[in-house]
Amino acid sequence: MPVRRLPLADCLGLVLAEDLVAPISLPPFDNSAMDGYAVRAADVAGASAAEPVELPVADDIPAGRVDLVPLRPGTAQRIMTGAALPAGADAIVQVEHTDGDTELVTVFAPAADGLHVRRAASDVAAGARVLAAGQRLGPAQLGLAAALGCRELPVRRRPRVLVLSTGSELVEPGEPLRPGQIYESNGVMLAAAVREVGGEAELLRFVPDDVAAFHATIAGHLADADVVITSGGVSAGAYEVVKDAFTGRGVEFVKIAMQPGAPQGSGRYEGVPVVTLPGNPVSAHVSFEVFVRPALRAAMGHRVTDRPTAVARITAAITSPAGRRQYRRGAYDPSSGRVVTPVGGPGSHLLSSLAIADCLIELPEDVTAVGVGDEVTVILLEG
Ligand SMILES: Nc1nc2c(c(=O)[nH]1)N[C@H]1C(S)=C(S)[C@@H](COP(=O)(O)OP(=O)(O)OC[C@H]3O[C@@H](n4cnc5c(N)ncnc54)[C@H](O)[C@@H]3O)O[C@H]1N2
Ligand code: MOO
Repeated sequence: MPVRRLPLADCLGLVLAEDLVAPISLPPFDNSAMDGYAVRAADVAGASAAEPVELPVADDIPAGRVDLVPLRPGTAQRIMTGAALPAGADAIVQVEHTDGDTELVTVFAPAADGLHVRRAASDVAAGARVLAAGQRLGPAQLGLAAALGCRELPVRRRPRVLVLSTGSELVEPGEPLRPGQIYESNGVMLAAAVREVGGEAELLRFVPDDVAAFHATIAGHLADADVVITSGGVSAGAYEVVKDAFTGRGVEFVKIAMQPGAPQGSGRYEGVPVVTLPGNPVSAHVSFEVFVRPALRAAMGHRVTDRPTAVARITAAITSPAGRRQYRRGAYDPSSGRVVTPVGGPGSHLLSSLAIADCLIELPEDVTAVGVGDEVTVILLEG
């Protein structure tokens, strides 16, 4: 993705495109870490509860005060946390170790040189590289950028993804359903998956199995799109609208040795990358996880493109078709010795199982069965 300078508020989850070099130091000035009194350590060296030291309070320094007066020997200045240290002061007596007076303060404890003083540049020195290009921007990184006075950061911008569902059986949720019809669900699911990765999804109104309607629907949106994702209409039926619309126009249709998610297509249509996912809801979701999510993350500049995985012991025996890599839905429990429980069966219409699963159990092509207690690889879908 191209690099853009975006306001910090729009950068969450994006990847920094250039090193961030600190324009100022943090803290920018010596300041107090405690509410109390700025003093010279030498003036309170002998202070104790039995033999307190009294110092006139020469000034008051709330945080933010900029017109500081140097500290005269033998005096104190009342100071608040985050306020700049006056010249001549080298220690802070916290207010709990005094009587808190604002005219003549009684100090009951010594304060060694440097006590409760936060030195300028003790966090960041001006000119230092604080974040490297490739860093993902989360709350802490955005906070640091703001602390350094940055309003914007150079980031790889969000990919714009067109999402289009196909099928004459589809009905908008909320409308009445007639026999033979189902509610359209892949669109909202895939658009949400795109947004979860950090992309911008434009969910187009789904189209029936009609090639002309398909072309008409995407025509006006292609110019702005970085990638098009369709679902449905790619297998072996008589009305495969996506296949019919894209065949011979830069998109290749294949069968992949995986389950779910066998029928797939990809390529470029009018120069725009296209991925055509199968229509079964679980197939569409798993295919997005396996093929689209890593590609979007790579485009956004993420160094790690795959989900985290774990090895877990399975709590029930399951089978897998020979020669196909199977992705079963599972519930992973890391607390009691890393176990995974299959959720629902292998059917690619079993959306409710997918909705309560938190991982995919990946069974390689050469595995046809696993038994209770066997180790399997799980792909963690959350976090
Ligand atoms: N003769 C064959 N038939 C099928 C094969 C095959 O190899 N030979 N493959 C099967 C597999 S595997 C899959 S997966 C599906 C993929 O089919 P399509 O991508 O063409 O998808 P559709 O036929 O349009 O729909 C499949 C299924 O999913 C439902 N669906 C579709 N879109 C949505 C949506 N947006 N929201 C909710 N549900 C949707 C649709 O009603 C169908 O039930 O093909 C198998 N057949
Ligand atoms: O391989 Mo299809 O994608 O199960 O249901």
